[in-house]
Amino acid sequence: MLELHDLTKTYRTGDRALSAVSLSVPRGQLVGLIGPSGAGKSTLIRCINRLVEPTSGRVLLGGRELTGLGARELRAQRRRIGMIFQEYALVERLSVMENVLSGRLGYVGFWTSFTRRFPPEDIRRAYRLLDRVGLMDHADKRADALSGGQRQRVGIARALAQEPELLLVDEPTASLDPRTSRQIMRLLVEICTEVGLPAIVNIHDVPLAQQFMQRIIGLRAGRVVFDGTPAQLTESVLTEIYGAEDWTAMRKGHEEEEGAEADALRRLAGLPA
Ligand SMILES: Nc1ncnc2c1ncn2[C@@H]1O[C@H](COP(=O)(O)OP(=O)(O)OP(=O)(O)O)[C@@H](O)[C@H]1O
Repeated sequence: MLELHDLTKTYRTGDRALSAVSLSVPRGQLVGLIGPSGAGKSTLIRCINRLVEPTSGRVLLGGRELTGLGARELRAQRRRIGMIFQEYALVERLSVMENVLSGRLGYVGFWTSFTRRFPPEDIRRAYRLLDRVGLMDHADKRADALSGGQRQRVGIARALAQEPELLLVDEPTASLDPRTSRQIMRLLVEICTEVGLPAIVNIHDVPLAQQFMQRIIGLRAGRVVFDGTPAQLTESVLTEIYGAEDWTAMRKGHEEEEGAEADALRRLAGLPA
């Protein structure tokens, strides 16, 4: 269980990115974080593992407080939180396998990481994960030889290699096409559900969040303005989160995208568009 109590962040520039955010996420729950640009979604995700230092408030994971820990203890506790990034954050010149194993770096000593001699159990786990994300045949390829969707699969396997208690996922599909985005979301949801892993997913695509998330939290100007199920996310709630103008533009963009995808599929099937 993750608990946030009155989490507040004011950047040095004076920008108040989060205002007293309180929420809890139980085991196994998938939470989509939505909201307009600048609402504080990335800041919230990064305050949880203290990549961004909260100004005040508390973060507890499994009853253990992460806020206030010293650097050494924080490093140890960060292993409990896996992170998946929009731009994958892979080491491009390393192999897929080495990238997945790098998820274990928080556990092994300096020499193991320096010589890259990981324990056999770590290697077995990495193979299992590569198989799970559908990349078994690509284990020895360099990361820079993969497509965007495949890279994100490596990102997922690496985060899971950490055996985390929580996943923080920052715009996992922002660099992917709509079809690959859905495949990646489906994979994430399946894996989290299989192992009861809770996840907070910063997701700018509202229909994708509605399709895959169990719970949706809407942020606006650093405050939680919605917390409910995808079905409760009505037009009026979306207008409250995004403002009328932005929400209409977003919906229009999505309809055009869906139309173009349907046209392309029809053309492929030899039907008139
Ligand atoms: N490093 C920083 N220094 C100063 N202000 C920042 C910094 N990072 C973010 N902010 C400000 O904090 C607020 C929240 O930003 P954040 O990136 O968390 O929003 P977001 O909802 O993730 O936006 P987007 O969807 O565009 O990524 C914004 O006003 C932003 O300008």
